[in-house]
Amino acid sequence: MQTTVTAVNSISHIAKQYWTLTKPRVVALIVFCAVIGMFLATPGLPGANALVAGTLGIWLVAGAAAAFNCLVEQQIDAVMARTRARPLPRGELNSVQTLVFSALVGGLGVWILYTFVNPLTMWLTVATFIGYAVIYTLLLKPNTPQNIVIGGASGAMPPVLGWTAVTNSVSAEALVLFLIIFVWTPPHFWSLALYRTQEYAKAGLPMLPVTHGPEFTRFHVFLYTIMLAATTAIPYAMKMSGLIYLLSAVVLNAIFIAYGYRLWKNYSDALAKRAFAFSIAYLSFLFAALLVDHYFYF
Ligand code: HEM
Ligand SMILES: CC(C)=CCC/C(C)=C/CC/C(C)=C/COP(=O)(O)OP(=O)(O)O
Repeated sequence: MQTTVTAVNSISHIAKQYWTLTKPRVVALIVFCAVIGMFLATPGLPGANALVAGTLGIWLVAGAAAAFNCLVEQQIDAVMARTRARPLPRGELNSVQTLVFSALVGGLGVWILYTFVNPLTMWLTVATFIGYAVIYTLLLKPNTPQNIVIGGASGAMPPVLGWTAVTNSVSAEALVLFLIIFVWTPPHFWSLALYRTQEYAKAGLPMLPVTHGPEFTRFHVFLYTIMLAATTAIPYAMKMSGLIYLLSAVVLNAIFIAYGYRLWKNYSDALAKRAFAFSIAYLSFLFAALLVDHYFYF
């Protein structure tokens, strides 16, 4: 009896380590944006194949990309307080286990997308994996403060992947959704980087506040919140979305710009933490508003 309990505990402990590797909370929002892309791609409801297999495939490949990032960055993660408790720096999992896990999970996701969705979605998802796991993590992140701006392109892909899962094509509307997440990424990340600057400096990563200082970064967070407001007007301007979306976007943008302005003029770490938390709420509500508006268009 005792041995059974111990075995169950240790299996659930190991499963939790693998689950942590996939950065579940970030990936949850990524998958949410992909699913909204699926619904927006059609006037009715997306087909069951696209919805179920598409969601599962994108989720698995995104989780594999996150695990691969944990593998590559284990030394960096060991230095920063925020990431030091991850399974690799803690020695709970080793590099081989992580690599095999990432390959299996990613491979399964790619197979599901190819077999049950369509090859276009599979190839775009593979390109997104490479964009985040290789181009961002290995090439951009250690070398340029524009790392998250350029690397943001892979984080912005999920709604496009959702869209192609349903329509097997990329349209202007899908690219607008891409653009919104692309412009949202810098104020999302730099808000966090502002109150974690010392850690990034210690880890030797050239994030914007490390290379160009906090004031420059704060001003750029503000500028990006304004560019984001302009970008989020496009769905209404092109009649892709109606008044429910517009009103939601105006409120969310007013709050985000106010955060950006206060960060610029009256900085505190506590404010930056709230701005970072709000950035996540912002994207979640904006995409939820796109969805509601899609079915109640005025
Ligand atoms: C290059 C692009 C991105 C960078 C550099 C970035 C950076 C980060 C970092 C460093 C954190 C960790 C915060 C912490 O540990 O407290 C984080 C959290 C988060 N990010 Fe991003 N992010 C990016 C793109 C995205 C995208 C595209 C999404 C979703 C669509 C997203 C959603 C989230 C969420 C939901 C969290 C909170 C996770 C939690 O509470 O544990 N991020 N991001
Ligand atoms: C296939 C597909 C849809 C892939 C999506 C790509 C993906 C997982 C993007 C997430 C972005 C992310 C976790 C950024 C964290 O930055 P970081 O890695 O610099 O953060 P860290 O310091 O917490 O490791």
